Amino acid sequence: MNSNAPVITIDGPSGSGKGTVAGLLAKQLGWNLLDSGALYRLLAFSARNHGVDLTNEESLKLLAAHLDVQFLAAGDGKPQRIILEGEEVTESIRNEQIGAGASQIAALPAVRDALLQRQRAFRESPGLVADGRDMGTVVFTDAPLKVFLTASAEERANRRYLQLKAKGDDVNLASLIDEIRARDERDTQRTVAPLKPAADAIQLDSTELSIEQVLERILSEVANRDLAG
Ligand SMILES: Nc1ncnc2c1ncn2[C@@H]1O[C@H](COP(=O)(O)OP(=O)(O)OP(=O)(O)O)[C@@H](O)[C@H]1O
Ligand SMILES: Nc1ccn([C@H]2C[C@H](O)[C@@H](COP(=O)(O)O)O2)c(=O)n1
Repeated sequence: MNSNAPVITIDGPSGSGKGTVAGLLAKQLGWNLLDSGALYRLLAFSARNHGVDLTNEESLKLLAAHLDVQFLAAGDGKPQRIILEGEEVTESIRNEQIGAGASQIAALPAVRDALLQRQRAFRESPGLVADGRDMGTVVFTDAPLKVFLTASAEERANRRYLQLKAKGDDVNLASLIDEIRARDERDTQRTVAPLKPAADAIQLDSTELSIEQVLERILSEVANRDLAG
């Protein structure tokens, strides 16, 4: 690990666009990418496969410590590929059920603790773009640029609706709004590492912004701080 490598953190609620923007930013800068939510999703997915109850903190801690996972660099216009125990799970961990399970286990202190070093190990030269809920407040507190990305719950649910519909999933907008609100409530109200902006984060509301506009705003902050070398 290179603990001097610069980090850009992008935290925010589900559907705010963190993952999309983090991927584009990492690509543009030629930096490494950490999708920390994927780690919580992978753990929820693995727990389900191994018959581990999502309230069993001790077993989840063990499972987290031994997660056999590989993140493979993104191809042209494609997200990075995720391999769990030798099987590609890139798509299988992206549904609301696994997201809700991830949010549930993410409230357990032993789980967060078990995943902490694994996340910090992504900090390698020339730099890291990390997205999640506590990247700026807990995992990379010394990051030179922290972004807190939000959007209204209705807009976020609508984005998710369009995303799932494009995949051919049978979705209902009203249920998605309820699910997004329930996840916001769990992620912001938990005792450990709740979702909140770091004191030194820039706050960006993307409700009325396109992905390109969000990216442009962040890149101008990167330039202001002279982070891209
Ligand atoms: N500014 C934007 N305008 C319109 N659509 C957007 C915008 N940002 C992201 N999207 C779309 O919204 C959907 C959700 O985005 P994304 O997965 O990046 O959100 P997220 O914050 O990473 O969510 P999660 O935390 O649940 O993984 C995607 O289909 C993405 O293309
Ligand atoms: N740094 C993080 C990242 C994710 N989580 C939890 C909370 C989320 O609801 C869930 C899934 O994340 P997503 O893939 O939707 O970004 O994982 C967290 O607590 N801390």
